[in-house]
Amino acid sequence: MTSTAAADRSVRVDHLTKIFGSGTTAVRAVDDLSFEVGPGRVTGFLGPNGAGKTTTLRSLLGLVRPTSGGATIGGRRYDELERPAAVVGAALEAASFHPGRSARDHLRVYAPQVGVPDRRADDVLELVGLAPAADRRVGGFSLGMRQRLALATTLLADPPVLLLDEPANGLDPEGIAWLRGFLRSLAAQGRTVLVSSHVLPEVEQTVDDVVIVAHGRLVHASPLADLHRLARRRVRVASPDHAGLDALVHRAGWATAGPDAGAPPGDLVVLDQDAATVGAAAFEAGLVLHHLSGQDGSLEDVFLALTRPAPDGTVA
Ligand SMILES: Nc1ncnc2c1ncn2[C@@H]1O[C@H](COP(=O)(O)OP(=O)(O)OP(=O)(O)O)[C@@H](O)[C@H]1O
Repeated sequence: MTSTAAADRSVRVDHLTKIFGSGTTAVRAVDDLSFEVGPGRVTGFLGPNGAGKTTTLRSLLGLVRPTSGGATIGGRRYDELERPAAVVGAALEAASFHPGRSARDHLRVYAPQVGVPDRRADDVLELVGLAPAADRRVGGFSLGMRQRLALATTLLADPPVLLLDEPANGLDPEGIAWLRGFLRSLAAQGRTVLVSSHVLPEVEQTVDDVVIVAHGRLVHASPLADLHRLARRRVRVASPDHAGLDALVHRAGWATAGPDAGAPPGDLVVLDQDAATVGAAAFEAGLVLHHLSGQDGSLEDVFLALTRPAPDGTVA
């Protein structure tokens, strides 16, 4: 990567709002969204389906015109970039390749468009581990190979910023492991890597930071480590004496979550306590328990809690 100042590698979304359509059919895809992503890190851009991730990425790439607010790369709007491909590489959707063309020829078609010599095709094929398949027709490529070729295409002009929409989609565990290492190495070179996903576990071991959106709004932005701190301990407890268990929980002032899906009546999930505390309190109260088990809260639970709509339709 040619050296660029850290400020030229920043990705900034600033009070971005995008409303598609108008009147009763209007969809507020992105709603006053602001966040900033810095270089040298992999950032997960997370949210459930329809949360506004693709619309935000498309706004960064000048493919969607914001209703208000804006999105910049290195402090500039996409349409202000002199050589956009040398600033930002983007893979937005499952790329379509000419099936009869070889991987090398595919890249050689793009090379002049982004102002790089043909030989750069072989460099990027090497980078993504596709050099041995350079002369094979893309039509016979597996999904994982196509994803690698899409990544190779984004890297042709050696951009310091990468925007990748669901790059792990459809990859097998081996492909995901490869992608993880590859994205980490791109960040280690000082690039800014923003990767969207609608499932946190898919990127949990890849990202340094998370930006979480739901219904077009920001619900959380922090280093991944801080998200771990929001994970709440849980104790599943069951008693044949439903009223007695309810009374105990009430007296102790414990927070509870709804029972796990499929749990029998009388099952409760107590939050922020450990099993020993709940068991001791039940013993003192003379309450018979049929089940008692503690679990550390998972990041997936935190993600679901952050993005789940509240009963009034708002998001946590
Ligand atoms: N061109 C469009 N016209 C109308 N509505 C749109 C358009 N593009 C997106 N939307 C709507 O905007 C909302 C956000 O969509 P978007 O694709 O940005 O979400 P997403 O987080 O990327 O979802 P996914 O994970 O499913 O890709 C959705 O309700 C979607 O239907």
